[in-house]
Amino acid sequence: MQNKKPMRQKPEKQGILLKKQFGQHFLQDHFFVDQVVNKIPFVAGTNVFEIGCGEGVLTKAIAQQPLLNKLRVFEIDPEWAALVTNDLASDARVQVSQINILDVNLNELFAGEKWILLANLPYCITFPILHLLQKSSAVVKEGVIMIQEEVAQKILKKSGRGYGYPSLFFQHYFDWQLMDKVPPTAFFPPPKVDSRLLYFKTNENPVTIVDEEGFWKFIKMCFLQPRRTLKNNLQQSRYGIQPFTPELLQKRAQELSMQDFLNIWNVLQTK
Ligand SMILES: C[S@@+](CC[C@H](N)C(=O)[O-])C[C@H]1O[C@@H](n2cnc3c(N)ncnc32)[C@H](O)[C@@H]1O
Repeated sequence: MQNKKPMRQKPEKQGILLKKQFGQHFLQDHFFVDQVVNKIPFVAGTNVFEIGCGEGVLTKAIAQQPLLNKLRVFEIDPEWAALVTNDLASDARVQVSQINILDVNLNELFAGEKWILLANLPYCITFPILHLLQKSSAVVKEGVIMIQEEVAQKILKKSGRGYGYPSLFFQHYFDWQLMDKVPPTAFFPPPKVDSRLLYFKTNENPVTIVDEEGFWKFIKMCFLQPRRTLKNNLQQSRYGIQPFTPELLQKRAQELSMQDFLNIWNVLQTK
């Protein structure tokens, strides 16, 4: 008779199965919950939104803040959205919506107000969420997020391995501050990776870039194969290599700063 492998039990909490596709690793360690909630001092009228409440550990800690004005929660999973709605039903300041955050127009929803984001993000959509925040800078001013350690390091890199389009883009539009590194044991179920808390503040006056969209496409092209030279990455592109000096073409994008790229971009505009 064949030896049957024992069936691995699917993780669940409060009778609800945890869904891997939604990055459901719930924060258990209250030390880190406090780090998130206490980083930005609440003042009278503070509005907070959370992306993904899960079972509501962070949500409840935020709702305990006496100076909280409003708390908006966006949770894609109907089971957790219903549970937290029910748990916090008596608190009129809290509103939980069952929705995909990527379908929310924060500028419209929060128009005329200032909001803070406090969230343990679903790691699989970290970059789409950061792009959404960048587009929502009129209403989202600062926040604390939990993301994957490797991604946090990528965002903060100034050169070398790991430095690339996300580093340049997200450093241009936000100021970042590293907070605690968080081990897998702080979550249930534990993720396979380390995590990191990051504080961000929207950069109110980023340097103006001519044809911003074109510039970021150009940056992506420069980093197409990050280990190769600019010459290799650009010669087949629509930019070509004509306008650049041989010294510059021998460099890798990972050796260039934001200012270097802006200088190159300005030269390209005059061609
Ligand atoms: C890492 S868990 C954090 C849960 C809880 N805040 C905590 O700290 O324990 C991420 C949460 O985001 C939710 N989520 C995943 N994708 C989402 C999306 N596109 N829009 C809204 N919520 C999402 C998941 O269902 C999950 O509850």
